[in-house]
Amino acid sequence: MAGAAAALRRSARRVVQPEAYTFPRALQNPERPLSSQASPDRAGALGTELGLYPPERIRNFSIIAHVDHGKSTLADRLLELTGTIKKGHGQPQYLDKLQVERERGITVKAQTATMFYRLATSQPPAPDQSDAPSYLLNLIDTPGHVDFSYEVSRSLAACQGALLVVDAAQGVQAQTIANFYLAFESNLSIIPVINKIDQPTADPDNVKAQLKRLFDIDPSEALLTSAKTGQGLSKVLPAVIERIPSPPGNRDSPVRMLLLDSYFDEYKGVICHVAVVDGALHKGDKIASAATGRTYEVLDVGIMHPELTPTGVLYTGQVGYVISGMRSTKEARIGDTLHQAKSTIEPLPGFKPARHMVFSGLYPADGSDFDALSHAIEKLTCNDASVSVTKETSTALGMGFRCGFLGLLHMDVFHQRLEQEHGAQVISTIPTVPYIFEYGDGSKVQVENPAALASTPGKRIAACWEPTVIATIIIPSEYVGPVIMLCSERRGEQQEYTFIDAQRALLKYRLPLREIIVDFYNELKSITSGYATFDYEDSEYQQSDLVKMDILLNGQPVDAMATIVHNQKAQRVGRELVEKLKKFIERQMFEITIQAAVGSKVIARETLSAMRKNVLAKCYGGDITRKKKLLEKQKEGKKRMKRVGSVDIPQEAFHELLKVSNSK
Ligand SMILES: Nc1nc2c(ncn2[C@@H]2O[C@H](COP(=O)(O)OP(=O)(O)OP(=O)(O)O)[C@@H](O)[C@H]2O)c(=O)[nH]1
Repeated sequence: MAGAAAALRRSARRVVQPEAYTFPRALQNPERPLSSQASPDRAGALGTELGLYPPERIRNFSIIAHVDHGKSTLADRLLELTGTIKKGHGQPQYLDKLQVERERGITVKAQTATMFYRLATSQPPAPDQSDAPSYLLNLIDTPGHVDFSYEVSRSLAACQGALLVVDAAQGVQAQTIANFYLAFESNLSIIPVINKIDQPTADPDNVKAQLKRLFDIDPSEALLTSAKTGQGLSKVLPAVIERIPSPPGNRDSPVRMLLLDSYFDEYKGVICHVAVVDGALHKGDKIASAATGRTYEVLDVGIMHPELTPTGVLYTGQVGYVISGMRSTKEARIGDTLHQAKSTIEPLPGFKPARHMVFSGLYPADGSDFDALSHAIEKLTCNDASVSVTKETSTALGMGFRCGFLGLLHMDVFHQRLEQEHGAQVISTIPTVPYIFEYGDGSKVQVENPAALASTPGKRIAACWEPTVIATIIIPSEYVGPVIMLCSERRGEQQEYTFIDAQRALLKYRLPLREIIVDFYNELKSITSGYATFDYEDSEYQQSDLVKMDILLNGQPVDAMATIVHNQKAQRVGRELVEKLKKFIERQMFEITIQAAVGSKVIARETLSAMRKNVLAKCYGGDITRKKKLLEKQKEGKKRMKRVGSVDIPQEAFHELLKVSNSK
């Protein structure tokens, strides 16, 4: 606890009245991870210690910020400061556990860690802190990217406060604004933390002025930190204890808890993260789900410290995990209320269900791998309940799945996890958004797969609607012109144009979701030399002039390549799609015509002349093993081809189509 004690000695403030309070004995040795010490006796001892933390001694808080402003690094430092993890544990961003998170340096899944913290009681703090009151702090690290704001709002439901981290050099960015409002609307106490003050370009005073101007935050409330050098960090936890209220709840009521998250563990089964709102939960208790009415026995219960640490009990206001013999995460509905079986309780408010904004077909690269893909998707969705999955069949690609995602990065991350964690090779179709079409007979359908949109004469389309978003863009003022042009090319409608300080402008646009799901962010970054930040929130549907565009190979429509586009853009998108396909489809022994068509009208056409590809052409002489190798390689290559009618389409062609499907 040396780090914490030193930090506390530096702390100048006396916040809480001294009181005889024993620091948990079982938690006194942070050098030994508790999980490695777990035994029934130990769990019992820990459970007894947990009972010493009534809600007044608990603080549940989150760290929210724009991507890369330092949330995960700050979380690491706080875990170290409280002895929850060892200093220099050799693994930066401890709470970013997934391989994709480490590779991409982003947080995808919100994580929780319980910390124990002793607050200085005397001024100046005495070297012996044994009489100091200790606190149980639950830190919930959240993702910063727009696609994962669903995870953010979920995490916030278990918190009473949030650290709003802002980079001292970059200042307030688009996601700072979005995250601030998520926290503000959830009535959380917000502690502004201006981080990265060690940077030469840091300008904390300017950031303070921005916080005042945009959120009416008193500049004196801001903490100045460097998660890198440790400067200012000793003020963070005392501020959490002083400024964030303790969780509400009644220890004497029957147990009631909010299900925050769930995932599947091969050995332990379904693990639910819960926030106990009332009562106490003990190992062996019978609990029921308010959503399904099913009952379960609590097999294991504990805290995340930061690994799963059995305690045998969780009390009001505490956040931890429960294992209860659920067979699938489908039984563990996020936002559900779990409660004491046979008790009548008022279910907790829960969360808005996740809205799927991007849909795409996922097919095995090799048709015979359908079962393997199905298994991989099932396993992955056990840990990512925000993906929707339904089976679908394509004449071009065979059997596959239509999956709904929260956004494009979410889709990308899902693909990457399928490949990395499950070795699945997939072909994905052009992403699409959920359109609403009305037919001549007045019936309406939501279309998540363009191929499913009937174009038969009996089913005349009378009207269509597309989802829109309100996008917030923050840019240095010299880029305002190009950004306004980009937004109008993407059919945007300006809602707001203001300056947040002398150099930077804030633009708000209503944009069709379709226009931003592919490549908008890259384009925005490239025209602003990487300076733009961007965030969006869902808005309403708007009526639009949309058409279904088919791609035909030798006159045959390829259902997996159908897309829905705005009528005015059909020509341009069609042209780009056929040009791209021409580049990626290899010449075959016969001529291939590639066409884009809207209804029966062909709007773009390319022809690929016939040629025979002889892989042995360069293989002079009679080396039979070399010949065999080349033929094997060709066979391997063929596996990666999809045969549509008589045309072989390489996997890459499908991937490339994603990039042009939303061209300007
Ligand atoms: N100079 C400096 N760099 C920092 C500081 N805090 C974090 N960083 C660096 O900033 C980068 C981003 O930090 P992260 O902690 O991953 O940021 P994040 O906000 O968690 O990002 P996401 O998880 O993607 O939302 C990393 O390279 C950190 O090493 C700081 O105080 N000073």
